[in-house]
Amino acid sequence: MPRQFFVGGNFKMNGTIKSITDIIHNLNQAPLDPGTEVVIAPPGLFLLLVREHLKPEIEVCAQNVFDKPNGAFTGEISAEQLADAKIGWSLTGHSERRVVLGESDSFIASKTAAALSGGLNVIFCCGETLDQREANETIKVVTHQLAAVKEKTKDWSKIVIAYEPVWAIGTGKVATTEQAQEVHAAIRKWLAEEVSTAAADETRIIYGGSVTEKNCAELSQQADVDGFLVGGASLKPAFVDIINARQSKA
Ligand SMILES: O=C[C@H](O)COP(=O)(O)O
Repeated sequence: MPRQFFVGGNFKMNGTIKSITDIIHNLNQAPLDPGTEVVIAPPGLFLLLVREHLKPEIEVCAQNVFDKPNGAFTGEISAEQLADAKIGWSLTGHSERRVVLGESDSFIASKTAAALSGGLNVIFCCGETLDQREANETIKVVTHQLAAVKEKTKDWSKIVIAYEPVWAIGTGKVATTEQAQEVHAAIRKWLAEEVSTAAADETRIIYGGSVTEKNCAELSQQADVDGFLVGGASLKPAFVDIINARQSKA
């Protein structure tokens, strides 16, 4: 069965009540490809606002989740609390949390496992820095990040893998279609060898890093690119064109 195309919008720490309400209005009105699964990740403060006003076909995603169900963990939110609030997804492993917040592979794997057991779906992000790419370590780094999740998670059916080269995030330097396809194919091979052939066939592997309405169509043509995780461009009206990129997929 073909994998359903998937587009996530990660607003990061951007937006106000006014600007996010405008985005919700735009998405509610726009004709969206019904064959594409769409998930929006606003800042935590706005999760309920978005869930309440966004049309139900679009899912809502936390940008972060903690690895415990409840307790004295000031500032954190659990998977159980998110699920209770009808937030069905969380990101884990985003490079901004790895680099800026110092999250380790092991902690990210715990958060991923906790999100899944708390009833969420997960967009798990992985990717290499520019230094690692130049040292030809891309596949080694990415599979190492994936292996940490495998230590704590058996079932990959509720995980979408986002390959996000750190050097392409927010820089305007998008990976070439060949670079993206090469890493996506390597991730699929890793899934086949380390998880199962079903996981390799069924897991969506999406690309993130300076995706825009101009480059999405070409990237979407690649055999192993099953969608996108979009940062900056998800805040703009042209995000709709990225959601609809699959319509131009041959
Ligand atoms: O989560 C999204 C990625 O970090 C990509 O961000 P960007 O589209 O602004 O480069």
